[in-house]
Amino acid sequence: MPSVLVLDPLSDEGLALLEAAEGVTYEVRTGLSGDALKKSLNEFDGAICRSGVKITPESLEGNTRLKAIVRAGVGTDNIDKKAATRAGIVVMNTPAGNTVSTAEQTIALLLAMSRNVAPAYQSLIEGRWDRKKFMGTQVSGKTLGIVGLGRIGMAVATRAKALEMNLIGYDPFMSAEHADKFGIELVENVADMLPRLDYLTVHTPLTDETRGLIGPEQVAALKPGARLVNCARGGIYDEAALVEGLKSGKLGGVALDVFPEEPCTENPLFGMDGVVCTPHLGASTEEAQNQVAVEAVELLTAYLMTGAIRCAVNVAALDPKTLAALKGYIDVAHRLGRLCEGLLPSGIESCRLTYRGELADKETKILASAFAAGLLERAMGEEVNLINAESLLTERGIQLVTESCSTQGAFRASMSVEVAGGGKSHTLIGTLLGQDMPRLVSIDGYRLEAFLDGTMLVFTHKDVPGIIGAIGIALGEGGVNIAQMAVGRDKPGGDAIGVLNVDGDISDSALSAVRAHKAISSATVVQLPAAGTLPHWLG
Ligand SMILES: NC(=O)C1=CN([C@@H]2O[C@H](COP(=O)(O)OP(=O)(O)OC[C@H]3O[C@@H](n4cnc5c(N)ncnc54)[C@H](O)[C@@H]3O)[C@@H](O)[C@H]2O)C=CC1
Ligand SMILES: O=C(O)C(=O)COP(=O)(O)O
Repeated sequence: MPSVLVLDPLSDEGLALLEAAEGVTYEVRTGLSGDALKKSLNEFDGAICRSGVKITPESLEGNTRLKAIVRAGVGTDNIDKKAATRAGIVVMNTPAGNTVSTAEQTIALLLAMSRNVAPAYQSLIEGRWDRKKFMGTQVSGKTLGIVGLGRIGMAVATRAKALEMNLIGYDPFMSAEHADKFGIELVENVADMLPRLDYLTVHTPLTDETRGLIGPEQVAALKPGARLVNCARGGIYDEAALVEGLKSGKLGGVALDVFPEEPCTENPLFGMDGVVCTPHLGASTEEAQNQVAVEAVELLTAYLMTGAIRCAVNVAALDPKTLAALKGYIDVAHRLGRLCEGLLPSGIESCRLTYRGELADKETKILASAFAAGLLERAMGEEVNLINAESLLTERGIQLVTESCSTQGAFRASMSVEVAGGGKSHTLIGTLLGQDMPRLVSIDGYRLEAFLDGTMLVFTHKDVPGIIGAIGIALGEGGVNIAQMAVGRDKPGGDAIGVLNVDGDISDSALSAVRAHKAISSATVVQLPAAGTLPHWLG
């Protein structure tokens, strides 16, 4: 039964859904770090988190159990996605559940900063009725610059429009026409908007590009008295530049919900005039928390129970329908990968996959991943699955190219693989009979029909009388029973290839006896999963 670890506080509705989920158990362990986190992550199949826990490469080191991490929220910068992918762990988020709440928090901070709400209340608490000191600024008619016009940026734009603000936006993935429909003037870069703004708000993820997006140079380029809001991620504004900007009077105010290091209770900005801060409360509403928690539980349980991937940030999406439709071919691809590795044990440098017939127009990325998993799994002392197989292949410098060809060939659907390495190469074609019978239908240009399962003996030979009998005797003397045999040849008496499926293992001495036959030029034993056995990640 899959088990789920809840790493950060999750709403009661989310926990109730986990409680009610059939076939899933869960445990809440919050506040984990270091070894305790590492140990816990290896005790569960799935994990749900918010921004609190930091899932570092060290915390995933040697993990053999965890299959998925779901972020109940948007930003996944607290999860090392590279390390997760490498460990075969899918990372998903719940992108839309907290959009409105975060946009509302942005507007709340923008207004609170403009009307000195926090310091005015503080002065009341301290016994002063000071109406002069807290003269504010009206936002209506002012210009707001928005960097990042995604879900939250656009939700802020519609709210700011209702406050009668003028909007300028920057987002490299937004067209001017689309922005215009929302009353946003799109500019080509951040620098262009700075001298025109009364307010600036950022709604991008924290990336190498957005880290320090607003530093001393950008503060200098702002209109005097400009006010800045950050409800995205700490580090997008350079805090030292904000401190200097406030001290010099260049900045009229700063409102922050997020900080480079969190929790953050000491900061030079805290207590400065014109500053209002909240402890990462953007998504902290009942509505947002219920929505993201429920969504996170749904995403995680669906993945653990059916393999469906939605809202993944480190791999392509995979819906249950596609998965069901391709399951048999995923199995074929995985078995072909295993066979290729067995036929070229000294190493593979490049692979080309060609999907034919009905496979040509399918979502075939998963087949490439399954093939890569088959190719690598025996050689790797670690988990290889659909999530990490291709990146492990790339890490090893193995090239993988894919192509589709809609012409059908001899089969309704088939997949051919060409692999090369160490000066040798092989070309195999696999197909599926019925729903669940993987078959090898061509090897190095020879047509045949062999089972793609169990212990296989692949041998090349001259098409001369007595070969089959000789092999039967060699294996029989070694106590090996032949279950199935297929032979392909170029012409009678020419070169030929044979594939045997046998029960049990083939001993070294039996294999040597086969190889000793003068008409047999090569014989290789390859171990594939038994018939009907799916890889555990496809189960
Ligand atoms: N304070 C809080 O509690 C919360 C904070 N967040 C933060 O807000 C961010 C935005 O969230 P969403 O709007 O849902 O994400 P989103 O993915 O819908 O939007 C992000 C936008 O940023 C744009 N972008 C990326 N790099 C850019 C760059 N260099 N310059 C300009 N634009 C760039 C993208 O094109 C995209 O349109 C999240 O990444 C997260 O860090 C999200 C939810 C709650
Ligand atoms: O969704 C996000 O990106 C957020 O920043 C919200 O963070 P939280 O879930 O409140 O810790």
